[in-house]
This record gives sequence, structure tokens and C-alpha cells, in this order.
Amino acid sequence: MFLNHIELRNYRNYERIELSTDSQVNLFVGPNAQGKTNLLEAIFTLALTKSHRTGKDKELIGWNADAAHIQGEVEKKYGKVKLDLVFSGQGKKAKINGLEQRKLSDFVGTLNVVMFAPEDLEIVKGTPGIRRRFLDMEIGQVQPGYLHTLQQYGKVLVQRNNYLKTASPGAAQQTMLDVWNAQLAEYGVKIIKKRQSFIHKLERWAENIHSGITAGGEQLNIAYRPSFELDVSQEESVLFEQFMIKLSQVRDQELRRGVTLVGPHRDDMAFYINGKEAHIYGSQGQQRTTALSLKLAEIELIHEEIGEYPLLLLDDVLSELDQNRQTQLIETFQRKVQTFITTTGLESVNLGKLQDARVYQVRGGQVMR
Ligand SMILES: Nc1ncnc2c1ncn2[C@@H]1O[C@H](COP(=O)(O)OP(=O)(O)OP(=O)(O)O)[C@@H](O)[C@H]1O
Repeated sequence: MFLNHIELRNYRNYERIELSTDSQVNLFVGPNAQGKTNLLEAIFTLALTKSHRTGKDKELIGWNADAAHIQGEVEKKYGKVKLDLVFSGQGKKAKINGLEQRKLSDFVGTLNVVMFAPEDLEIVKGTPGIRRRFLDMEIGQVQPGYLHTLQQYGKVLVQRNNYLKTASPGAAQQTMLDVWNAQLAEYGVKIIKKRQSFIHKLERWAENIHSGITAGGEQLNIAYRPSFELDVSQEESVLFEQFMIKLSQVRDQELRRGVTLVGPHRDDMAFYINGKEAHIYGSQGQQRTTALSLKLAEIELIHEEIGEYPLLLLDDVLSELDQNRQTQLIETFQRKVQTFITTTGLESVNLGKLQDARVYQVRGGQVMR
């Protein structure tokens, strides 16, 4: 797919810009704090209705404004689609070709993107919460129904936690808890199955790509780590039973602590290089290569799932990569993927490989060709 055009109004430090982005490779150059990341963030947000760097939508609205607007025209296999997204004090509104979408999950997935930024190293090094966010955002892009299930699970989790905090001992309490348990397990198992399938496919691509980048020197494996011992390859009905048994086993502990101790909200995933966990034993370079392999794998995975390549957004990462990894990255996208790159200077970019790039200067919320 291809982003033809983007328009921002009161989005972070952009009061108003209209940009035609009709080139395969778009390079945004400028000093620090001028709005380069904000621009990529806007494209990412137009795809997922959420920023990659904040969970607080309010931060996206320009300081002197009440609402932020992002509009874009996307060229897809079946034709052009116009996307509109508005953030305001009342929440967010999303339109596809002028038609307001009742559920945001119906909007997500129209535009697909893969972002690679320095902080992606945290997917390998950081906390389980960062990996869950990565999983959820990526699965949600290709299977919008997943986000709906995730929301339902989140609602049950909040209510169940509230109940656990206030419950007094007795038979009535057990009956009520049984109701919450069944709902938690029903949505939880759906999430677990989707995560398992996504990680399995991601591993297939990432293993290959990683081996290519390291000239066959390193084998990358990815493992799903559910919050309790579970054979995730089993059918949903079997997993449901196992989940319910686990909930009954941790019941007293949960009542004491007033919080749900097992379920997808505590899942994790692990990366192994030549059999050793990258998080613990990997060098900074190996961890960075792992993050890069993951991102490149995502591009292929999205293509496999939806039949079109996503946009690739590279935020200030080229200068961090050595020549070999830069070449691998450029060669991957040059053939098939529309790419948006930010950099503070062209000297760190392998321009020989980016002959047809369109270069834009970014200064204080203005973008010039
Ligand atoms: N809601 C907002 N309203 C107005 N300006 C904002 C808002 N949020 C951030 N900014 C401004 O945006 C600028 C940062 O832009 P951005 O993060 O895109 O920088 P950048 O060009 O990518 O720089 P770097 O190369 O350092 O990453 C800062 O000047 C910041 O004050």
C-alpha cells in the first residue's frame, strides 16, 4: 500500500501542513526537536489510532488547540481510501471515506505500518509490558477483531479485580467469582491462541531474516511465555478448562491480594540467540539485530496476512546501524515497501542505495521539499 497524501492540523507542533508523499522513499531531515518524529508518529497513529510513544491521546493535541486532526489518502490494491482521525477532549473519532466508524477497531487495519525506532530495543531488553504492547498492536493491525476481544478481556479484568478487592468470604462470593472466571477464561483463551499463532509465524520469518543479517552466524528463536504453564498448541476448549483449573488453584491467593494473578495480562515472550536468552546474554549489537529482524519479519508477516506490504517508518535508526545491517534494511524495503525515514543528517545515510528518495527539510513544524 501507498500513502499518497497526509494533512495535519494542530497535531503536536504542526499547526497545519499538507504533504504529498508520492515517492517510494521519503527522507525527512532536520535538527533535533523540529517535528520529524511527530510526523512519523502521525502516520503511525493514522494506522493504529494510537501513538507508538504515548498512551495519552491528549499529548497529541497542539498546545494551543482543542483538537488534533490527521487526514491521509491511502492507495490500496482495491483503490483509494480516505482516512480521517480527530482527537479532542471528547475522545477520538475516525472516518473511512467520510463515514464515521462506530468502533475504532473497524478503522484499524485500513492503513498498515511497521515502525522501527531506537526504543524498539526495549522489546528485547525491556519489561514484559512492552512486549505485550508490541504483540497487541501488531496482532491488532492484521486482525482487528483481536482488539475487540482485548477490550472485553480488559473490562472483565477490571471488574474482577474490583470484586477481588471487596469480596467477603462465603458461598455467594464463590458463585460470583465463578461467573467472572468463566468470562476471563473465555476471552483470555482467544487472546492466548491469537498470540501463539502470531509468535509462531513471526518466528518463522524472523529466524530467516536474522540468519541473513548475521551471515548464518546466529539463530534466532522466539518463545511464547504464558503467565502459567499451558500447552498453547491445544484447542480452545482444552485451554479453557486449564485456565479455569488454574484460577481455582490461585483463588485464595487472589482474594488475599485483591488482584488477578494469571491470564494474558501477565504474558510474556522471550528471544533466544543460539539457544541463549537475548535479554540476559545478548550483547547490545545482538539485541539491536534481534529488534531489526523482528521488524523486518513483521513486514513479511503483514504481507502474508493481508496480501499487501505495510508502510515502513524508520525513526532515526539508520545512523545506529552498521553498514551491513543498513544495507539489509534498505534492500528489504527498496523493492516493495513505501518508506519514511527521519534523520538529523544525510551523512549517516547510505544515499548510494537511496537514489530515488525524496528529501524534505523539517524546521519548527514546517516541512519543505
Ligand atoms: N502537543 C504538542 N504541542 C506542540 N508542540 C509539541 C507537542 N508535543 C511535542 N511538541 C514539540 O515537538 C517537538 C519535538 O518534535 P519531535 O519529537 O518530532 O522531534 P524530532 O524532530 O524528531 O527531534 P529528534 O531528532 O531530537 O528526535 C518539541 O519541540 C516539542 O516541544
